[in-house]
Amino acid sequence: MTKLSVNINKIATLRNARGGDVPNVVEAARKIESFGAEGITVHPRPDERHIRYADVKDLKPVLTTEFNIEGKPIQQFIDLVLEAKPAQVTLVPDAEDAITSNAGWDTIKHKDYLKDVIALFKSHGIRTSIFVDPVKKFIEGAAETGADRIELYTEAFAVNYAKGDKNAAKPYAECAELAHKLGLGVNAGHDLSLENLKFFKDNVPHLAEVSIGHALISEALYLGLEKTIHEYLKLLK
Ligand SMILES: CC(=O)[C@@H](O)[C@H](O)COP(=O)(O)O
Ligand SMILES: NCC(=O)COP(=O)(O)O
Repeated sequence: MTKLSVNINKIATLRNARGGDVPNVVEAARKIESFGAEGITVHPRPDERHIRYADVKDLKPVLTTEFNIEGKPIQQFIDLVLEAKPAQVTLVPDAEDAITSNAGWDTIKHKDYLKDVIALFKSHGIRTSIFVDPVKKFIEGAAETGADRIELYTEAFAVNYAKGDKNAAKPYAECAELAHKLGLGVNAGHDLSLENLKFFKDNVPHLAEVSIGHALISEALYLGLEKTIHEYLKLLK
């Protein structure tokens, strides 16, 4: 069984567009949980362009499923995670000015840094995961940091699968096998969708969790528009 953790960054993006509190991210997270999702993921960025640090603090006491906080371990992020004490922290090497995550860690170059941060989070009972590209030496490097899990960065898979590449999941399958052998749990995320998820799941072993946001929230609009429009039309009769 692979767990679904829903990334609610995009709900905050919509909320922020009007400066008010609609949609309310806490209410949305509660509904997502009540519909069966097994986790809530947030990825606060220093500019707080979507989910804000304050949202993370509001979410923590009300969530009943696994809370996963993703981000670059700058001091402000470390303090937030230690205060919120989520089930899992996923370390992502966010580049400055990037629209979204665009690479995994070089776990060899940053091994000592990652080791220290991971030891700190683990000493507070927080499960740790490292965002990595499907490259074997980076999986081996991740194991040496003491991390509990890796999160495979799936953008390349999504792009190649959309082009019809039947081998799009192959490097992921090999890295998942290696991670499992090295005692690491395997998560995955980025640009997974209703279109590509089944193929990924069927071809990549040991998949403990996927975190999905952008496509899932977009698909929820398509799937929910009909009912919503009917509700409005009823009011206008
Ligand atoms: C690590 C990862 O792939 C996701 O957390 C993704 O980066 C979401 O972040 P944005 O919502 O800022 O695109
Ligand atoms: N860790 C990946 C994530 O949380 C969601 O990424 P995306 O589905 O918004 O691309």
